[in-house]
Amino acid sequence: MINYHDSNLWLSILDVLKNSTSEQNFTTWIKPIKFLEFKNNTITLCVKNIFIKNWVDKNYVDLIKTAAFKKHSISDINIKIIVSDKYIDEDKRNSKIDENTIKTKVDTINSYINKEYTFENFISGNSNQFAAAASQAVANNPATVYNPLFIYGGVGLGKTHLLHAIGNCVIQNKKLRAFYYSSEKFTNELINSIRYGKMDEFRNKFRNIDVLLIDDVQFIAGKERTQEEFFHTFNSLYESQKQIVVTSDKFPKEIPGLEERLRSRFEWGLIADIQPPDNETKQAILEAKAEKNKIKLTKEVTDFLVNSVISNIRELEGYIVRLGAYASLTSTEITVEMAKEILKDIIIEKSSIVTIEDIQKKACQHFNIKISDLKSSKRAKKYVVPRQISMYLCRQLTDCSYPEIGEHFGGKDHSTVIHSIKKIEAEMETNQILKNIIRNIKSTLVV
Ligand SMILES: Nc1ncnc2c1ncn2[C@@H]1O[C@H](COP(=O)(O)OP(=O)(O)OP(=O)(O)O)[C@@H](O)[C@H]1O
Repeated sequence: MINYHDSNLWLSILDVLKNSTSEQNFTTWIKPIKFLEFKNNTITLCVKNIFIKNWVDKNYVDLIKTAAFKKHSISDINIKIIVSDKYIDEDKRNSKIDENTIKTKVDTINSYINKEYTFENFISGNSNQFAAAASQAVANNPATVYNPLFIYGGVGLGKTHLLHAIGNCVIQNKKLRAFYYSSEKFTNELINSIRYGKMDEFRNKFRNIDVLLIDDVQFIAGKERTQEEFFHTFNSLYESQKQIVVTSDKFPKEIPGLEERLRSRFEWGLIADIQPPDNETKQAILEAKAEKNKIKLTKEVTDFLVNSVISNIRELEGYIVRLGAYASLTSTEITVEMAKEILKDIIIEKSSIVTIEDIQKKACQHFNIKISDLKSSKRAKKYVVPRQISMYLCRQLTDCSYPEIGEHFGGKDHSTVIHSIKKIEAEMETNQILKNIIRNIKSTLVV
């Protein structure tokens, strides 16, 4: 039997892991793990925060066990991941050493980063964990793992939160200069710089930072000069190995009016999406927000909110605050009846029955087209695709027959409906964007 009483065991496991994971994943997730002890057949490892713990638990524990088996034939080993003060203390020590050098560096620039948005208070679930993990990876290893990182997803789902979390993390832990900018602010400053002849200043400002965080980049689409300047800023940062993170409400290919050269650059790194939250994630977010705002929500009220058709987390937050304010002003407890009454104009209770009309309405909202166009026989792609998707969803979410569906789409033949549905099914096998679109529309209909 091998006697493992020091970290050699871990080092040998690391050796195996290095060869069985990608370099990026190894550097991001495995290398920073600290070995604590090996006792009673349990290896205890320590990581920096709860987010990393959850990610490592979910994605790497089995791999670590396999590596332990491969290297030392230990098959019944346990892996315990803890968030330990040791890690934090060491981090603090390290940060003290170069505090002075760093202070000047970080404080010299107003980073526009909101301290409230951190990884610690970002609740991650199936819908957002890929984007959250990618953001954490970038924050741990700026400009090494995923550059640029492009995060996209619907309104109010946490993209901005993740941008700030990256900013806070690199400023605190890496002492880098991070800079948060909405693309509107970027555009406005550019216009002012052109008007007042301050372009050199503008360029220097953007090209002397370590991590550039640009929010809602879709707003620069169609703006020629802004895209041009952003393109040069991007290139200059990228070439000097600085990190760029961009968010958008759409996948790069779906942003109308975005120049090809920018689109292709956004696709160089990693593209991560955030989907509307599932019920468990919604519940966890609701509970966390209620606790933060010191608002008491009973299980019934939480269930009611979770089961209403809201996926926008910003709205969800707004409703909690509204309920909290009402309860405190009237000195009453928050009940389901009160929630229904207060939120009656804004909240739609989930109904178990989805109708063809509901699907058509939501699809038209998503694609920004008219119901009459959806039901028409127009052959332009911008109508055909929404029509086919709607038919597909009608078949999936209602009990209607093919002829009934055809009837609701301007009297189409049942063979047209079958053809449309088959087309979507085939396309979904390979087209991730289409899959996301369908998932998004579906989540507004059934939660
Ligand atoms: N997973 C989450 N955990 C905790 N809070 C969240 C989460 N997702 C979103 N939020 C909160 O919801 C609110 C809206 O999020 P955010 O502003 O990041 O959305 P967004 O995707 O950037 O929206 P927009 O497209 O409008 O810019 C914020 O207060 C944010 O803290």
